[in-house]
Amino acid sequence: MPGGRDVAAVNDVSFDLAAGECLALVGESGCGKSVLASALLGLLPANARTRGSARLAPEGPDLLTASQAMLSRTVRGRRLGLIPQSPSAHLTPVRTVRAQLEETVREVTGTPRAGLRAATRRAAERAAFPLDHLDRYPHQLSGGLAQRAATALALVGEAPLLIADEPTTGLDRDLVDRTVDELRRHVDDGHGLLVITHDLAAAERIADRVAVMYAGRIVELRSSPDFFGEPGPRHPYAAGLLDALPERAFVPIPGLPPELDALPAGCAFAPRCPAASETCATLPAFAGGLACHHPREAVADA
Ligand SMILES: Nc1ncnc2c1ncn2[C@@H]1O[C@H](COP(=O)(O)OP(=O)(O)OP(=O)(O)O)[C@@H](O)[C@H]1O
Ligand code: NI
Repeated sequence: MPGGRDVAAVNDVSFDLAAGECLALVGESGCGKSVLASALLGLLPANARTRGSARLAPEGPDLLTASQAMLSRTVRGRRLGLIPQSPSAHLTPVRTVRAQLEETVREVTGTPRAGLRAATRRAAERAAFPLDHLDRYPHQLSGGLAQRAATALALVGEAPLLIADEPTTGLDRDLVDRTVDELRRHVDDGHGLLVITHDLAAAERIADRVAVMYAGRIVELRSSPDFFGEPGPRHPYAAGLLDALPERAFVPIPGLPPELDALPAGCAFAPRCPAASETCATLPAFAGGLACHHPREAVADA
């Protein structure tokens, strides 16, 4: 942090993700979602520290301790793809979208020169990138178009695991649905997908499981049908996120998330939580998909 303060942006996070499965990571701005993604990709700033481990396969190398050389040579873009939160910063500025897509298509699929133009068009279409913009440079693209270019590139990469950090920001609802459905097809083809999003409707549409993050911790991890349907979320924060949706109760969670360098002792959500008690001054352990001293009862038990 500027001024030399230490921030624990992500804590005690643990999850697995199978091939052909999509996990959505949701939570308010600043809760640590992108920091988690950057840690997995080895893209944290040089002064950041990590503990723990992350593996793409049980016997695979630990991504958190692997060298940058190894990550850039064998992991990033090959075994672990990224649709970055700010795509314009990740596209190569001096090359057109077509040139970047063609190169990736050629490298990944080995398409011969004669077929490259058509394969590149198909790759663009998958991400709803307009063909008449293929010869533009990244700086000539709107945020939404840069997003779609980055998505096209990531889908071509065919990495077994894809991390998509807010892949639908800046897109209107139709394009959100189209992008989400294309990502879901990618999952159904056998790829793993960690999708980071503010958009709970998109999460419901795409994810098999949902992880809710609050102040750097996963507070609930549940199957999508259980989470969005019955019995619903059990953590009061997760329930609050759903209740805040316009198509649901449309009642915002009162208050604001804490600053990560000034977290309360114990449960970080307690100051905003309707169910909080003295118990919440101690940190609830994450067990059974939940970190809460006062989980909401399942509807059937109520
Ligand atoms: N390079 C950095 N140095 C110091 N602190 C950082 C750095 N990057 C992120 N942070 C802090 O880490 C916390 C988590 O940030 P992160 O970008 O992961 O949030 P997020 O959940 O992805 O939010 P958003 O939904 O807005 O993208 C924030 O409080 C942020 O200030
Ligand atoms: Ni983010």
